[in-house]
Order: sequence, then C-alpha cells, then structure tokens
Amino acid sequence: MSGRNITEMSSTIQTFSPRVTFFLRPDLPLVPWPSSPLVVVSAPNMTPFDNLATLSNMFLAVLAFVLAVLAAKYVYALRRRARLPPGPKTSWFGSNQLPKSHQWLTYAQWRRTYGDIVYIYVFGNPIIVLNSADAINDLFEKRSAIYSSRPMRTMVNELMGFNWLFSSMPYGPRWRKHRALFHQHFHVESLPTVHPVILKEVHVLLRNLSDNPDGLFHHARRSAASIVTMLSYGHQIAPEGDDYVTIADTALSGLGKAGIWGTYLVDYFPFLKHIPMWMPGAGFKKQAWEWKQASQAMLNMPFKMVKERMAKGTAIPCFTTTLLEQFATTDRDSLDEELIKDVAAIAYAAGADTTVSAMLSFFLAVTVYPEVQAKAQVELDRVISRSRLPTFEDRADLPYIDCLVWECLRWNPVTPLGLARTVTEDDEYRGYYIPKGTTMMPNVWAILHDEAMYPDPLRFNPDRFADEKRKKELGINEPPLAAFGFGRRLCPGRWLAVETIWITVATVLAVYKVTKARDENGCEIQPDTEYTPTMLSRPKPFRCVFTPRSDIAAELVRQTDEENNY
Ligand code: HEM
Repeated sequence: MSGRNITEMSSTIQTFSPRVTFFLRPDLPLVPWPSSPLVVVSAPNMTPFDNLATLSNMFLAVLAFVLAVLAAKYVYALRRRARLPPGPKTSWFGSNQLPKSHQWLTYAQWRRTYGDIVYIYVFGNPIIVLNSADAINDLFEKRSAIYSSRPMRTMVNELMGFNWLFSSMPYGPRWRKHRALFHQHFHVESLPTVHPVILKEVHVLLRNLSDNPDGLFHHARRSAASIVTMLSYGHQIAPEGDDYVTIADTALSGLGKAGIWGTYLVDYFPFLKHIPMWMPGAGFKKQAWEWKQASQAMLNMPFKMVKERMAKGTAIPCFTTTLLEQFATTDRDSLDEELIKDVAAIAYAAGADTTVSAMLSFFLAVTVYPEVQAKAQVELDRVISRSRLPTFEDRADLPYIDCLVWECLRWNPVTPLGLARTVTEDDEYRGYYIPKGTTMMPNVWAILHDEAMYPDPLRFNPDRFADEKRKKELGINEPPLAAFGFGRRLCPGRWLAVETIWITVATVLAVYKVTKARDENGCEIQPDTEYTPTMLSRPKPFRCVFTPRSDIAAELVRQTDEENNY
C-alpha cells in the first residue's frame, strides 16, 4: 500500500468525500475513482485489474446498502400491512365476495364478522368501511383535519365535468370558498325568508296529488326541485317539460349512476381516461361525454337565464341576483362569476333528489303503516282542527310530525353509504394502520340500523324519537344526524331539507288519507318496500291513493290555487 496505511488513506478520503469512505473495506486496496473528482489518492503500484476489483466491491457495497434499505422498507410495510383492519380476503383484483348491489347491507352484515372497521382492497385501491357511529365520530369528527377530503373521482369530476360540485372537491381552499358562500345564504337564520317559497310549492303538490295521484313521484320531484330553483335562480319550474329540469335530470341521473366511487373501472385506474372513445371497451367514455354535455348545460343554462332576466329587469330576487349585484358593486375580491355559478348550481344537484327521496319514504311509510298515519292525524286535528292548512308556526305544537320526519330519514337513509372520504395522511386507529389515500366509506345505513340504539330497526316507528328518557338511555338524538353526514362536510342544506319535508308531511296528512292502491279485482296492492341500489337511494315505484279527509279538506286544497303567484 505504498507506505500509507489504510487508516491514513481512509481519513484522507473522508476529508474529501465522506460518502465514499463509508463503503470502503480495509482488506482491499484504495484507488483513485475517476468519476469522483473529490477522491484524490495516489496508489502508483495498482494495476487496472485492481481498479476493477475495487469498483466492483464498491458497486456491491452500494447494492447491499440499497437492498438492505429496501428489505427494511419491505419488512416495515409487511408489519404495517399485518396491522390493517380485518376484512374479506381480497386480491389486487378485488374479490367475488364484494357486493354488487345494495353494498351497505352486506357491509352491515360484515360488522358481525369483521367488526366496525372493515378493510377491502380493490384493484390496488384500499377502502375502509366504517360500520359504527363511534368509529365515524372518532375519525371524521375528532380527526377531521385529515379525514375531510374526498377521493379523486375520475369518472364524475374529470370525465363527466362535475368538478364544479363542491361536494366532491378535495378538502382545501377552493372547497372552503365554495362552502362559505353557500353557508352565507343557506343557513338556519335564513329559513324564515324561504318559508313562503317552500309553502307555495307544497301547496302546488297538494293540488297535483288531487288532479293526478298516480303521478306522485313526478309531483314530489317537481316540488323539491322548484323550491331550490326558486331559491337559486328565481325560477319556478313549469308543470311539465321544463327545459332546465330536463337537462338537470339527465346530468343527475348520470351522477346517481356513477356517484358511488368505484362503480366505473376508471375510478380505480385513472389512466383509462386517456383511451380513445372508439376503442372497444371505451363505452364509459362515450357515456361520460354525454353526461358532460348535460352537466355543463345544467351549470351554465340557468345562470345565463338569470343574467338575461336581470338585464331586462324581470329577474326574481334570489341567490344568483343577490350575488351578481354584490359582485357588480362592491365585493370583487372575494367573489367571481364562476364561484357564484358553481354554488347556485349545487343547490339543485345536492338538494333536489335528496329531499325527494326522503319525501317518497314518507309516502311509502304512511301507506304501509296506517297506524302511524292515524296517530299523526290525531295530533294535527287537535292542533289545527281541520279548518286550515298547517304553517311553520304550528311546529312546536306538532311533536309527532317531527318524530315522523326523523324516522323517514332513519328508516331508509337517502345516502346509505354517505359520501366517501379519503384520508390525507397515514394514520393509526385502535391499533390498526390506515394508509394515506384510503377511501373511507361511512355506512350510514348500518349506524341508523344499529339494534342497540334503534331496536327493531327495520320497522318504521316514529315513537322511538318521542320518549326523552328512552332516547337518553339508548343514546340517540334527533334529528338522526348521520343521515346528513359528519364533521366538516356535514350537509349544509340540512335545514332547508328538514323544513321542506316537515311541512310536506304536515300538509299532506292534514288533508289526505293515504291508502294502498287496489288492483282490478279490488284487492289491495302491497307496496314494494325495496329501495334502489343507487348512491341516492329511494323507494322503487309504488302506487297509493289520496282521498280528501273531508269536504273542508278538499276545499282547502282548491283554495291554494288562489294564492298569489311569485
Ligand atoms: C333529505 C335531504 C338531504 C340529505 C339526506 C342530505 C345528505 C347529505 C350527505 C350525507 C352529505 C355528505 C356529508 C358528508 O360527507 O359527511 C351531504 C352533503 C351536501 N349536501 Fe346534503 N342532503 C340533503 C339535502 C340537501 C339540500 C336541500 C341541499 C342544498 C340546498 C344540500 C346540499 C349539500 C351540499 C352542498 C353538500 C356538500 C357538502 C360538502 O362536501 O362540504 N343537501 N348531504
């Protein structure tokens, strides 16, 4: 070694390049390393073969180090994977144990097998289903800083053009801006100003039920939709063939179908969005393109209509006019037209079909449970004595109607799997490892059918909300808030929804007896109590009959026609 011992050389090298020294072996000669200008060590007696041997030793040392790091990482990952929550055996391709329809029912059964927190792995995507109020509360409420985002939804947001919906935006400044603007206009204190709008549309519903009882689904939908379009755009929906409703319904039917994250493969494999529409198997792209035309029209068309009416001076004051006026005068920093347009459109997208599902649950429940209907009518008759229609001022005196509304929201929740979240950091809960990016599904149906809190949960029983002492014992609240979500993403339209459902229930039961339809032989038709398997679940079509409870009731319905128009 030319008179220099290994320690000296090593320290010389360390001076220039500590990283290299780390790999040196004392039993091998030290040589200059041509590619590293920092290592300047003379070793005159060395041959090219010696150099090669040293290079390969260094290479081996680096390789060994890299392999050690990878092995450590692998062991760490294995250990973490061993701490994933339990769940059905799934491979990278998912599993045939995964339910294809009404997933919430299967997930609720899994609670018995796997517990509150169930892990599924589908096409490389980790999903956790939360089956209990405790687990959801611990994560979505107490750790809301990392559980308030939404999963990336390639089909809905990117391909179908619904990126204006703040309900599916990731948690962050853009979402916050949208939500704050929505909240400014749709909050509990604003309710008295929206009561006249709700009341008027519910009266239209009464008349429609009298004229054409078989059109129940259509009338209920029209009523819920007209309330939100009046509030957002000052637009009352035409009885039939309203252009806005037609276009919005096309868009929303797409959203309903693609809304449960993972319904389309492209949610799991976002790169599929790049495949051309003409390729075999790319039917989803064509379908998404059609829905996109509708989602963009739904966003732009009514907004343009309001601007035109404002220019002509015929616009009815509403959310859009108020904000456009504000935008034109003062508040240009915090407002822009795109923001106003997005927020105006979400009221219909998020508010119409949800409210109508709960309304339809009410019609189904009172058809199937006549004793519930009779009890509500006793209360109504006691308070308003059949001489007039109920108003919002009667609410405090009609507690059973409240209970009936809560039970509609619980019995078959409108969003049985809530709206999926994603966790934005690795987390640990009850000793389980929850990887960053996991899609979190709150099983709202399971929570609202937990026998410990709601005994005999499949039965429609408003009385479960009536007894204060029993409620305390069981730990239940009204309203059943889980129906509206959790934490920072809790539904901001819940006040409007509850008011709408409440006055619908009170008004319909004040004037009509709702009974089962009969077939051609005069036999009662037992309604199907099954619900659709969609993200927004609603009763499957059923028939019922609306009979005025008295001549006065029929007259009260007729008189609603004389109310002033907007
Ligand atoms: C019975 C009627 C309704 C039900 C059951 C319902 C339910 C829900 C649920 C479960 C969520 C997701 C919450 C979460 O992620 O934890 C949600 C979000 C939302 N709802 Fe509702 N909703 C109803 C009516 C309405 C109405 C009438 C409006 C508007 C006028 C509305 C506007 C929204 C919006 C904007 C969001 C998104 C919130 C966010 O992501 O920050 N909802 N709703």
